[in-house]
Amino acid sequence: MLLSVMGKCTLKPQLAGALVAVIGCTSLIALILMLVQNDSAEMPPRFQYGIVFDAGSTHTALFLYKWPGAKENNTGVVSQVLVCDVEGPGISSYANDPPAAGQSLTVCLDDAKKAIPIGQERNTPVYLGATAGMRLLRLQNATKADQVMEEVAKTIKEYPFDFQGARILLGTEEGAFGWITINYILEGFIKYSFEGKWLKPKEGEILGALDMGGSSTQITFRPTDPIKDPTSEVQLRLYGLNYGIYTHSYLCYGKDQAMRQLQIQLLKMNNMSQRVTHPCYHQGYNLSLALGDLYDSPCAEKTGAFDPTDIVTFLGSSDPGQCLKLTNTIFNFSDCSFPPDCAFNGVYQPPINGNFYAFSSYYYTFDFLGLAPQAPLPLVLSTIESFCKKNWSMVKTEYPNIPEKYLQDYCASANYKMTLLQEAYKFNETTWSNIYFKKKVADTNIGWTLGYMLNQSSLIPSEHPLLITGVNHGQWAAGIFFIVFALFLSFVVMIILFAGNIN
Ligand SMILES: Nc1ncnc2c1ncn2[C@@H]1O[C@H](COP(=O)(O)OP(=O)(O)O)[C@@H](O)[C@H]1O
Ligand SMILES: [Ca+2]
Repeated sequence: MLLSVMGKCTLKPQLAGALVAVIGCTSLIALILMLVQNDSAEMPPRFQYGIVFDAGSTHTALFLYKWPGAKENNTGVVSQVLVCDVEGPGISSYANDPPAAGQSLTVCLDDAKKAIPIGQERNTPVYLGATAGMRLLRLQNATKADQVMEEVAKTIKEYPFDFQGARILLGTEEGAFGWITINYILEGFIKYSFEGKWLKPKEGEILGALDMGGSSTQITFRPTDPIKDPTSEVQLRLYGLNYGIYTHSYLCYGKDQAMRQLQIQLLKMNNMSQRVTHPCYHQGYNLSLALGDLYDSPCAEKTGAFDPTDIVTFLGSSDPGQCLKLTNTIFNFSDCSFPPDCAFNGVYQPPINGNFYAFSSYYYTFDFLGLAPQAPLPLVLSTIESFCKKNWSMVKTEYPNIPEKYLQDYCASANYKMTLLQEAYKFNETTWSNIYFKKKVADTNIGWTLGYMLNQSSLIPSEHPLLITGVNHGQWAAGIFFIVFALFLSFVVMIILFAGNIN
């Protein structure tokens, strides 16, 4: 059919030849241009990388993330490549030797460098965020805090990365970025369906975040009621939707500072006696501390003069009932400017709403107790009680591989967390099952770092991604088909003309 049409063609051979040559050349140029353009849109770089240092109060960790280098910077595509735990304590512990804080980061920086393809280092942003340990140091000695931050920045700048700054995060940022991390990983904001459509997840799929470090603890969630205290509200616009979230960070209510508050409370209740019974410590476990160390924190309420070299010894009594009562004493449940919506210490909190992920210290404690992620409240309480009743030698025999520095505190910290969750945040027997104790999701650690990087690198668009920009595969295939067909046609016409000339 095609040949017969061509056979009736009345064009002069020279004109037809020129036309064929033009079509052929244009198609060839178009094909080359398409290949070149497609290459530049999808090939270099295949992945982009980003680094975030979490400079916590007890330790620092480096997180390396990667995502497709093209424009597909939408949900679910940033993944964790590497976690490197920095040797030694948190950077705030280097207040008297700031250069050592910087030095401590080099092993992890070297590891990250090895994990990033050669040539892409300069295109890799690095952020360092310090949290409550540095907030406390800044309260104690702002000059020393500045020196530590300068030294860590200096060390990172010695590497060929794109250093974007080292700073102390606000408590509200720490809470909000943890919340973004969880909901980003779990596709709470937006889902990309198999049919290639962007879907808005159902209302209830947004999770709250409960984070507890060594020095502060954060609660972040989307309340049903309007937020009455603007200081605890964070407004976010993600993928075309607005989110008003409630967040609060309690300084001095991280696990280690809470443990210190319990000790100070006991000492005060015992008139600064040198030997004090500690109901949360196991019988047979004794802990001696110099008063200078015990009170060396802005979280330590000093009630009178003391000799910093004096020693106090806490004697464990394995008494869970008294321990739970003691944990209550470090909270003030009476002051409230927004009655009845307060957690503790006069801090506003709307009623909790939805499911929560509880991570860091929450996870360590509940995982240690061997509780299933959704163990019912009565079982949790009885498990804590029976663990706290054990004496120290039983505990040590039962858990020979757990470092003593953690083992000594599980009873105290479990009771402290129960008081915080039930009395302060108001989780009850029904809502208890809405808490999921987690460390990782989809091979990504839960914490504020991913949310921080997504925000700093503008990886979450504020508007809905209606169109996928660039040439998609369907269009690309159609283009190639058309060009190949045009070339084939030119070739056939040429053969016909050539054959005609011979005849
Ligand atoms: N494996 C573990 N078991 C029990 N406690 C732990 C473990 N690892 C860390 N911790 C403690 O849990 C608390 C929270 O840890 P983390 O979230 O790393 O704190 P931060 O961010 O303040 O450095 C700290 O008191 C830390 O010492
Ligand atoms: Ca932390």
